[in-house]
Amino acid sequence: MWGPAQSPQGRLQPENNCIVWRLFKKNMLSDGERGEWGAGMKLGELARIVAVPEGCREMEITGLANDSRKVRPGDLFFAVHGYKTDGLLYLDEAIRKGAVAAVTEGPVERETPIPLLAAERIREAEGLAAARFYGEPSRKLRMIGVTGTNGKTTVAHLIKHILAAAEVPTGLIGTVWIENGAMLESSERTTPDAIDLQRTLATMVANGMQAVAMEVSSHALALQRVTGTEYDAAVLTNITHDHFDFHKDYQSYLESKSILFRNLYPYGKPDKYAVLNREDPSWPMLKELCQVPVYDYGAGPEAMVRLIRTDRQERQSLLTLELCGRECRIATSLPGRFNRYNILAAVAVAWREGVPLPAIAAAVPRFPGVPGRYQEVRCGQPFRVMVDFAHNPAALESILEMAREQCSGRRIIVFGCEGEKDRLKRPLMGRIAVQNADIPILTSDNLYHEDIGQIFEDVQRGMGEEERRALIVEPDRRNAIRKALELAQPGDFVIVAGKGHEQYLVRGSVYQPFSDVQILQELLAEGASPPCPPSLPLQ
Ligand SMILES: CC(=O)N[C@H]1[C@@H](OP(=O)(O)OP(=O)(O)OC[C@H]2O[C@@H](n3ccc(=O)[nH]c3=O)[C@H](O)[C@@H]2O)O[C@H](CO)[C@@H](O)[C@@H]1O[C@H](C)C(=O)N[C@@H](C)C(=O)N[C@H](CCC(=O)O)C(=O)O
Ligand SMILES: Nc1ncnc2c1ncn2[C@@H]1O[C@H](COP(=O)(O)OP(=O)(O)OP(=O)(O)O)[C@@H](O)[C@H]1O
Repeated sequence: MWGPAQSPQGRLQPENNCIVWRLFKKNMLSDGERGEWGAGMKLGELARIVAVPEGCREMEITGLANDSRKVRPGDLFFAVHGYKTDGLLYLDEAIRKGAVAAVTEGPVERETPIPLLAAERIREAEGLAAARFYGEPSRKLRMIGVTGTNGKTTVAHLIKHILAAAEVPTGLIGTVWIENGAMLESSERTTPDAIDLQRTLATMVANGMQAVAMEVSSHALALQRVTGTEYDAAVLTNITHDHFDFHKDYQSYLESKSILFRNLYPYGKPDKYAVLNREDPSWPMLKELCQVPVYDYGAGPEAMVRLIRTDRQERQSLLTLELCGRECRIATSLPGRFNRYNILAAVAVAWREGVPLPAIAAAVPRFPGVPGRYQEVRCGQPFRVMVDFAHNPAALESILEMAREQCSGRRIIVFGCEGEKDRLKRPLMGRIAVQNADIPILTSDNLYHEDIGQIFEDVQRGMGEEERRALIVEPDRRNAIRKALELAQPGDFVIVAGKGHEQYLVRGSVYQPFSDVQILQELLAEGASPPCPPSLPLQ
């Protein structure tokens, strides 16, 4: 059941006013155009982006690299001064591997056998050069960027699913995987760096994709990974506490997110728009800075894309929505209030892209879900078990609220916090877990090089004396999951949070194979839970 979006059922004729369809026809690529970037380019073509000395303009480059370890003969190497190290330290290695020229941040006085090209802002130059090198692929695609603290993956997958069901060839870029129109690729990051991103987009163009739903992380925006990408639509899910190790505070986090909306210029590609969450505190600020039409969603009467009613049925909910005055009903098995907002955002995009409402309503119930997000594990146990990716305060709160909505039994949560990441969110997560779960179990997540004792101390700093006593602390994640299953009784809801789809636990620099889903299946098969009373329905 979990996997890439299902192939569309039946062919839909896009409406005459379907923007995507028009673009599709306009942008049909000839074979000659496909893969034009494979041939390389002359350095002179980058003269507006970096300072190319007169004598080097005819020099051919056949690739781009920002990592010396990945350099291939003929590449232009970007020596980025980073947070951890300086790319200049690897210049010699890049030259040894065949780099024919290198871009540096500002002029560098150094004797080298290859030309050094100075850029004022190297990350910006890398983005623009990558877009140029790969033939400006984002201009040939409907680019839908989704940003926000939580829900990016779900919304991007939903958009991709609905557009694909409407026969719009759509690529996907995000945390879980990349779908480039020919194959699924694993993702290293939520948003690839500029060179990988532009190469991926060019591949999508070559594979006949007409639209792309992509997650745009705040890191990517701050580090200019998407510079050179022209978006048609920018979507915000929400902005809550996370990544304050990198962004320092809410304001600078908001500033980074706002880049996606600020850069949605009302010229260039036609029909640009933004989709905003009207209930998020960022709404007034983002709406103000948007220079393109804004479609906002929410449950209040002012929202343009509005959730009017939710009728909960046994295995699904029936949502009544209103889109700019038109009502429609959509069934979904995605659980929780937060997913209703994710659906609103995705529906707003699909509808704005020209997919008819009946087609949207037909597609959403067939959404296969996203691995590791609110993913149920069913092995015949008499209680519900879910693996979820919640790893920040708002997500933890949302998933526990979802469990309250869905079950009348106890909520048992296994959770942890990553090492070497935002320490400020740890006490918030601890407090949410003890205040919203009946049985909170604190365990380890990826530690990297941080001491688990420090992490546990930070998490418990958010708790009162009594709450601390109610907390079960089990550093071994497998044992913590076992404990949760042993304590669960019929009708309870067990949530294993934080790792989602990930297949490893990081200890130091070592990635140890570990899958919450697999461990739950093993433990449930071993009978780590009490036997199922025959009178109870099996899930
Ligand atoms: C904060 C951040 O995002 N940093 C990324 C950034 O690092 P950086 O530019 O500071 O680079 P650096 O590591 O100091 O190295 C400097 C330069 O030397 C180069 N180098 C380095 C070593 C070498 O042997 N040769 C060499 O050429 C590097 O490639 C780099 O160009 O560029 C590096 C190369 O592309 C990335 O590996 C690195 O991602 C780090 C590992 C990372 O973990 N990023 C996470 C936080 C991230 O981006 N997460 C978001 C999602 C967040 C979320 O929503 O959950 C994402 O989009 O995935
Ligand atoms: N709209 C939402 N509001 C609050 N929490 C949400 C929302 N959507 C999803 N979540 C929670 O956040 C978790 C991650 O969801 P998802 O992967 O869709 O978001 P994301 O923004 O891509 O996260 P990340 O950037 O960490 O990959 C889910 O498992 C769920 O617990």
